[in-house]
Amino acid sequence: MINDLNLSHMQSLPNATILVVDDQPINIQVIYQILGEQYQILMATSGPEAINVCKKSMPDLVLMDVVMPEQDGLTTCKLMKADSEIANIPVIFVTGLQQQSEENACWDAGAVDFIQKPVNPSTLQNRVKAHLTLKRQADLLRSMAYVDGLTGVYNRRYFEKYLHSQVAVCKRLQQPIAIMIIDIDHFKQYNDHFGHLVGDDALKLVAQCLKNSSQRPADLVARYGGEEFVCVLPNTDSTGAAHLAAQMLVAISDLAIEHPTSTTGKVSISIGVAATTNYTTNLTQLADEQLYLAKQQGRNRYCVAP
Ligand SMILES: Nc1nc2c(ncn2[C@@H]2O[C@H](COP(=O)(O)OP(=O)(O)OP(=O)(O)O)[C@@H](O)[C@H]2O)c(=O)[nH]1
Repeated sequence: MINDLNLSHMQSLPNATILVVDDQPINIQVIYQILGEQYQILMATSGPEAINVCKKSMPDLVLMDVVMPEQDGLTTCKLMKADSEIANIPVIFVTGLQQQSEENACWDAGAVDFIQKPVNPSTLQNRVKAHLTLKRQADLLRSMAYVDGLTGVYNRRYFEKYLHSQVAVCKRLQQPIAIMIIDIDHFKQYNDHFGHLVGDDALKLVAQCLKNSSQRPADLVARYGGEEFVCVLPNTDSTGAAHLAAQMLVAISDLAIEHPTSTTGKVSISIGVAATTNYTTNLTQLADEQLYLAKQQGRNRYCVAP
């Protein structure tokens, strides 16, 4: 089930990506020579650049120099830890500083470890491996807390978190973002007719079908609650979202799940769609209003917010 989620941050160790931050390219080169064969290495020569690379590439681990002009490693680490989008990326400081107080400052900034320069290759390799393993386990636990137990898609808690982070990404890139709220039609009657266990099976089929219909890596399907699902579509305008909604209606119809008391004789869905480039808009509320309209207009259809 976890594999099914295709979480970008749950890469296996050999595929792990490490960001090396140092204002001296020669120091980056040294680390590259030690780790470059096992891991994908990204580089940044300043704190602000490191934060940009983190947001763009979400490395699994950061190896950070402490003393850098303009913005030092401690400040950069603190900024990372204060930013929910990248706070979970562990930071190991690599530094020539010797004083206990300087080491304490690294822990206080939120580092998970501390490696002395000049770097001992074996120490670096083993510490990196240990922290990547811990990171992978933490990611796994986090993802389990975000999975809906019945359907295997994300749960509402993850949807809220993901929407929040993707609104920030789309705002930064000046791209539209859309969401859909999807509700199974006459599901109470379905449960009443077939029983709750068969109802559960139908929910699982619908969830999987919706997930298969959304094809871009950044698209996300989650169970919003009961027989309601939600889909987040970054970099998608209302035309694109409407196109996907139409495809979902067809895909659910093609499942041909018998529903004798519905007008079509099959399980169908209604969808409310909303997209925006105004990043303070309450998209969920807008999509919910459109879902209400779709239900009112006869179900088995989608409505798009103007
Ligand atoms: N089997 C099953 N049923 C669920 C689950 N969660 C919610 N439901 C049922 O989903 C039904 C939702 O009913 P309503 O909110 O009245 O909506 P509806 O019957 O689909 O009608 P419309 O949405 O207006 O088309 C209720 O009967 C809930 O018990 C679940 O986890 N499993």
